[in-house]
Amino acid sequence: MRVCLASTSPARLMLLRQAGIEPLVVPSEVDEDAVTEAAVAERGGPLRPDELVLLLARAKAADVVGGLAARHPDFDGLVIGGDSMFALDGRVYGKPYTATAAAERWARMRGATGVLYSGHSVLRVRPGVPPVEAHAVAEASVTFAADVTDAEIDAYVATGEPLLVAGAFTVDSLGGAFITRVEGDPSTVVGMSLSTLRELAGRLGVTWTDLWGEPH
Ligand SMILES: Nc1nc2c(ncn2[C@@H]2O[C@H](COP(=O)(O)OP(=O)(O)OP(=O)(O)O)[C@@H](O)[C@H]2O)c(=O)[nH]1
Repeated sequence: MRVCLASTSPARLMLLRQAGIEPLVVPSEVDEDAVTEAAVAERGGPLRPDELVLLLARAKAADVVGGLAARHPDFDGLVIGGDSMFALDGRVYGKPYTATAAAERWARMRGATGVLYSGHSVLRVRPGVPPVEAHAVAEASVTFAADVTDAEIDAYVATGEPLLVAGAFTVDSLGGAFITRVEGDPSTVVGMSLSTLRELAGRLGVTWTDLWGEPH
């Protein structure tokens, strides 16, 4: 059983590889801002973080499935899409992208507890058969070390790591020293909940361990 990862995220790829799966990586071409803006316009107001990550995970996976048959007509397996966002004090955040935004985020996160939401969309794709989807949101509460100093924040931001990750922190790299507690599946924070992916694969009739070691 093959697996296609519809993501450019190095962390999502790392998670699957560490979990015994070597996926075919096919980035989606979804305009996340456009998808989000359309959903907000339709709702007439902001979406919750769990709604947003599911909307975007499903959009990315569907986009890749749409183009897969042309490039991989014999693909028979699972396509996995994901999206992650961070909620703190009622506000929803994605990647900071700038050092200023990352530093401002850390000033708010210091000593606080936020929630990292990851959306998952898994589709069972077979040649000549309409795809079948299973999807879910996982969330993990993350508590930040109370004693992170301004100097540590400046040094961390200067590495560039926090600029391109949903919560402006990682739990599995440089940011890990500043995280004192994670409640929930830790892989949810990294980018995809492996336990959620296993459940979704099961709903599609696929045994997770059958995905181990398959060539992509
Ligand atoms: N290594 C690591 N990456 C994290 C962590 N928290 C969030 N991220 C990454 O932050 C990024 C969140 O942005 P997304 O928009 O969900 O995904 P992306 O990286 O843009 O990739 P696409 O799926 O192609 O959209 C993902 O790559 C996550 O893996 C963490 O604790 N560790």
